[in-house]
Amino acid sequence: MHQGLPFCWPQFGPGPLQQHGLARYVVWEVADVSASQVTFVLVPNDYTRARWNKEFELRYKVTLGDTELAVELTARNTGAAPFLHQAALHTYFRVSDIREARISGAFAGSTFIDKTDRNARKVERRNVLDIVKFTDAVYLGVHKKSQPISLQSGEGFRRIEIVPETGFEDCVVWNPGGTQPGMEHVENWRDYVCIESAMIEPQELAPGEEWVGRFALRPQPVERSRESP
Ligand SMILES: O=P(O)(O)OC[C@H]1O[C@@H](O)[C@H](O)[C@@H](O)[C@@H]1O
Repeated sequence: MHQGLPFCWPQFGPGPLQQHGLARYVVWEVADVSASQVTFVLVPNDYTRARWNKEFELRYKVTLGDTELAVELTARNTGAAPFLHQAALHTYFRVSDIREARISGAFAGSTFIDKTDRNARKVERRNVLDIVKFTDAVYLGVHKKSQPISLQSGEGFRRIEIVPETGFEDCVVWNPGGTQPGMEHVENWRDYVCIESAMIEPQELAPGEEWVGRFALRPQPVERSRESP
């Protein structure tokens, strides 16, 4: 669960449910498979009902294209009462060394919730973020600007673009930086960064209503600082 794109649903957290909700702790069913696409589905089971007694259907569609991996999460309220939900795909990216990684996007001017500083709301001044310490920042509305976020992670590593499409309006940047309380024992914090496409403001889903979140990951050519001989 600390790799790939784990689900955060119906809660991002912290909150009344466990951190990041329920959907990443249960086994989903495969609903449909083709050569380039797979769809998983999750409906309530004993585990979810014991913790959150709501009726829902989640669908997660992954599409492998020639130049991108596209992911789509759909949440539908199949019950008779409305409920509130949040959603995120807690996407882990491997980097060569977090201290050399650069995250570029339309961050400047965005409000972010600094979870390393008692959830203080701050305004980001930079468009290029570097991670020099424990970072846990929820950038509100950056995906609404429809501009890709780009991760460059050092010599020989591909640059990857996160291309927002719909639903996930916010973006969380997280790395424990070796000093996050409770995570001091995690030694590989230099090897990854999480850039999580998210919908943080709880949204109400009425009976029968659905919410769709979708984005794509596009690897870019390897950028080398020196020409090969
Ligand atoms: O270890 P977990 O539960 O996957 O969470 C890791 C981190 O996930 C991030 O999404 C949160 O913003 C952090 O606060 C949290 O520490």
